Amino acid sequence: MKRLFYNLSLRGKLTFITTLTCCLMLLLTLVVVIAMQRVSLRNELLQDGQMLARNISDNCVAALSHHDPQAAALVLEPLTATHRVIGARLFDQKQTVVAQYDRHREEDPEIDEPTVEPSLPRGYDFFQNYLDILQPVVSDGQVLGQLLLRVDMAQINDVLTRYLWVGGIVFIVYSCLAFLMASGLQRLVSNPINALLVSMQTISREKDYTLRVEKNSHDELGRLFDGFNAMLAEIEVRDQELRESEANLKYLVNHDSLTKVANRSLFHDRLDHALARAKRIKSRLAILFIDLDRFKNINDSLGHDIGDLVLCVVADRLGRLVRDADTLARNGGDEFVIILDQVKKTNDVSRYVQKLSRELAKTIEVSGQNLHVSASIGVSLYPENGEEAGTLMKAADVAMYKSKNNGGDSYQFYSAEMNVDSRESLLLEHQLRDALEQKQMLLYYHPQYELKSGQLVGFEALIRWNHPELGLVSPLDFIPMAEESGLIVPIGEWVLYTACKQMKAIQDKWKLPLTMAVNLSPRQFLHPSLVQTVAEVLYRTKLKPCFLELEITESMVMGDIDQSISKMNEFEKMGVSLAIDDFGTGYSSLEYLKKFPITKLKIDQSFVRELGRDDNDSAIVNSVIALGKGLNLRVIAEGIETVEQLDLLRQEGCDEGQGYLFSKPLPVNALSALLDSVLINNPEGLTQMGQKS
Ligand SMILES: Nc1nc2c(ncn2[C@@H]2O[C@H](COP(=O)(O)O[C@H]3[C@@H](O)[C@H](n4cnc5c(=O)[nH]c(N)nc54)O[C@@H]3COP(=O)(O)O)[C@@H](O)[C@H]2O)c(=O)[nH]1
Repeated sequence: MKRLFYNLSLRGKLTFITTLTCCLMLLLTLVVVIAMQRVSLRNELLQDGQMLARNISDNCVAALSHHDPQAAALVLEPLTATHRVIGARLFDQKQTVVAQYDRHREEDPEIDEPTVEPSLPRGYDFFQNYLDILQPVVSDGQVLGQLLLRVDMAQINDVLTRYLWVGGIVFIVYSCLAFLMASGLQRLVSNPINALLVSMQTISREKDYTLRVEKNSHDELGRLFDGFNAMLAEIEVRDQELRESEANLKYLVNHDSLTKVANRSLFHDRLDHALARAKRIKSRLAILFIDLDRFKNINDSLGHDIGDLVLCVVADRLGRLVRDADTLARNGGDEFVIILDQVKKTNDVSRYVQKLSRELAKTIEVSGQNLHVSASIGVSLYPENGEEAGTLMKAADVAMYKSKNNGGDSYQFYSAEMNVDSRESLLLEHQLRDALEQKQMLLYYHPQYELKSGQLVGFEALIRWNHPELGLVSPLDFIPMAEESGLIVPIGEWVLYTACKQMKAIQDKWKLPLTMAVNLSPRQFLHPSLVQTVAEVLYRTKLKPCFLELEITESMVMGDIDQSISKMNEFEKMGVSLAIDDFGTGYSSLEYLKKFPITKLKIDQSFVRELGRDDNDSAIVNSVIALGKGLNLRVIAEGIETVEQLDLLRQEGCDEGQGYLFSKPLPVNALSALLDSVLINNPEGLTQMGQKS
């Protein structure tokens, strides 16, 4: 029952409680009214009965005084006409019945004579169907006997029964009315609540917080609606803010923050979709890989802010030429990529790329300067150049690099002739651009020894490229590339800075007068700001110039001899020493060698390798050593791998040497062990260092 009640709707509960309350109230009223009516009817009956009993008892005085039963019977006889009185009995003083009247016995003589004692404490008593009244028969103050009058209550009972029936009918009718009214009344409350509920469900289902519930009253429910609407308004605002920040976040995740075009992640997503669609509808698509030419120069010379502005202008120009169905994205740095959907003819792509180039070639005016930008563009086509996104991207990248290698400001369609090897090397070259930024470059240090004493005198810094897929890449594989692309300038600067910093750290810790030799490439040497760069590096690392040695090759300086000599003089003034690397392999002129302010000759390892085995090589080595002595230059031999080579070099008076016989080039973390052992064998290192500086 309890559970049934709790399972009822709110409206059901309210209707039930209201109806029940009304019915109980009515029932109570009916009970009280009927009970009062009963009391009143009984009192009336009692009064009438007592009056009748008094009259009759007065008439019985004579009969009892004379003990005359017949007279007594005559007195009682009129009662037979009174339909209310169903019995009467006259007792004398000895409680003996003198006369009696019993309607029921008269009607049915078989009925047993009732045994009635003339004793009623109150003088009367109500029974279920009758009322007994005991009236003393008194004469001159003397009780002669008693009269018992039995009054029928059937009439009263009938009246009460009628009352009960009427009450019952009233109760039923009233209950129905109460139910109808209560349920109608509850509708006033529950309908708005239901409306609220329906609105809430709709809002929560459709997540549409702009909806509002309609208010129909100004009572508490009205206020509830107001409150609900206010809450919705608040949620709407928050929802809006949330949507905005979600959209913002989505935008940020998918767009390049500088140029506002799609970023790499969105691009790859779009490319996957475009490829899936192209496969489905058997159409073609093109990927354009766009790389700005010499953008680094803009950054380096005009600063990154200008560089950023240029990128924004380029993105804007490209964006204006990209159809809605196509995608333009920034691939990072100065690279942009475009997906051309549903390509019909290759010629269309060519025309489109030419249009892009023309648009990019327009002068860019930034901060009062007119800049000219061009791009190298590589194009790959689906399905001709591949079916997967990765393959097509690589193909477009390779083609772009091909066009860059052709001098830039051009475009190139990918073709199978750009074979795997050149593709790999083109890609490698491409990746080299990011290697510094990605901190993939590191230095190894090759120890250099004084051959006579066997003492460590310095290191040669040798670069390595820790490629994420290829592992350690030899400088032989990327220095030429870096040289060709001009990347050697920033790479060389990094080598210079890292090596000097490392040497300063070594000196600070081990207090040894060691020298750091750093290789310079031709392009690096020719760079106009080289001297300034070296000066800045020394200033920043606090390494004294006398501990830096720059290795240059003969061929480097032979181009513009005067300029080279003037540059070398500047280094000499600065206190930085110069060594001629790979000596003997290039075009050497004694005349010029004399003019060069160099301090050391480095015998190329190709001669050292054959020392003792090839007479020519041995002769060259001996000559170089002799030449060095003649010019008052120190001579160092590289590539010493055997004791025999070492002995021969010592015999000839070669000053220094390096090679696998002593040690392979060491990563920075292996230097400590070597330097610790040097310090143990050479405790005067500190003093020597003081002397050198
Ligand atoms: N411009 C720059 N050029 C650099 C830089 N770092 C290196 N290089 C040049 O790359 C070439 C290859 O260098 P690497 O592979 O590091 O080889 C060096 C030594 O490991 C190797 N070597 C030294 N001793 C031995 C030996 O006993 N056996 C043997 N097989 N190889 C040995 O010789 C290379 C050192 O050459 P060099 O510079 O002529 O002293 C090389 O031409 C480097 O110059 C850089 O930062 N910038």
